[in-house]
Amino acid sequence: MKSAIEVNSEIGRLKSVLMHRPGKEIENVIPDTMKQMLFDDIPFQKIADKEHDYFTNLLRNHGVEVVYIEDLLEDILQKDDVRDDFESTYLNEHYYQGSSAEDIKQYFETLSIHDLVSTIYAGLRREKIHFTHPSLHDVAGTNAFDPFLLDPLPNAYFTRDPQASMGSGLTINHMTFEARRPESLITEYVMKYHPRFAGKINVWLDRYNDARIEGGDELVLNDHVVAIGCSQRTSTRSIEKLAHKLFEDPNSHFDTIVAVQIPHNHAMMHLDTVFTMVNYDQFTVYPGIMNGGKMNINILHPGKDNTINLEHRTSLPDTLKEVLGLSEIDLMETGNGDPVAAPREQWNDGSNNLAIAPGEVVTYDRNTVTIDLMRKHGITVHEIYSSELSRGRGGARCMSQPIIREPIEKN
Ligand SMILES: NC(=[NH2+])NCCC[C@H](N)C(=O)O
Repeated sequence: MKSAIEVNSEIGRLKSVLMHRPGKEIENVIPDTMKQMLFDDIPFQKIADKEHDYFTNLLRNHGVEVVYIEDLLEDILQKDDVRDDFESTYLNEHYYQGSSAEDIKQYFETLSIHDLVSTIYAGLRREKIHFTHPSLHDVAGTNAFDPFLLDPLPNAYFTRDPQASMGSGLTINHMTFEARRPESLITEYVMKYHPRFAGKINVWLDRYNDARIEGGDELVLNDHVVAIGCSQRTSTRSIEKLAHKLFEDPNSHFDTIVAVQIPHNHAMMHLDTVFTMVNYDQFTVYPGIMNGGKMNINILHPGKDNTINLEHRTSLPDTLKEVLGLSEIDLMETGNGDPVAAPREQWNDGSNNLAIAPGEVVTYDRNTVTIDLMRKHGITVHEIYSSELSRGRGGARCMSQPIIREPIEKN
């Protein structure tokens, strides 16, 4: 069986990518809910969409198929039984049951599938529904002032995180924060019901496993090595679970996981905010994580009788050389390592590059120091606009979920 997902590196020429065009949800963030929504500001949707369209057009002009996940969701909801099941699960996960769920479903019936999907992303305002027998949960909300019965999904344009393609399959992720949990429910339904994927992929982890993991932490370095951040969003237990699955499932060819401990904070919530692979032997890295060569890195390998062997390392460059079989590597520091430019450009995702081919990346235009450095190191850099998109704390890699990349040459 040819898999509908083939991603065996971070850098192989990108052929197909899953994305989400920002909708009303990004303007449904308000100061009271911003923190809980994992935003630091409120983007202006009109400009954010222009910036996003510029990004997707650039990808298309480089031969990449851009697939919008919201379109796939619309496709599968055409079937009444899938629509009914999705709505019930969605509502149940938001604690609406019995007559309350029925009341909301009745409202959904009045919407076209397109508007239903927009509402799922944008959120459902309280005044739209008159509950016949409201429960306390239905009327009280989660904040003192809570205008939404179903919260918006402003982070949905960071399509990298709710799932992660890896080899011929993906992990469908148990997200850390409530604000992002519904996003991976959408992935689950799309993967289960869309003819493009149904029965044509391996699911390495599903979102019902009890350990947290997010795609920004999952980097496929080559067809047998994966790097995973131990971060605010990805727990050590989930890395071990994934290791068992990848090492024991005959459909997986991965035999090495590099678990990289990074600081647990909002600016660096995922490994890809501080580290990305941009060529066979070139990487961008935020110097703040290197800890003077005293990092906490563990290499996981399959042991005897389905056990896992751990080997501790402290140097990122040495570990990369070891697992990739390279004699030299080029680590380019965000903001060229300058004590002001580095943290500023890291904050605006200067380390978060999307490679569209080996040595060719897409990145935010505002990170001028990192861009100059990459160009000096021979990288082809395509700049995209970033005034509004960057306010959500994610860059070109975060906004894109590769589903097909061409294989890379073997070392
Ligand atoms: N892969 C990434 N770095 N994604 C960035 C996600 C940003 C988003 N606001 C969050 O906190 O979840």
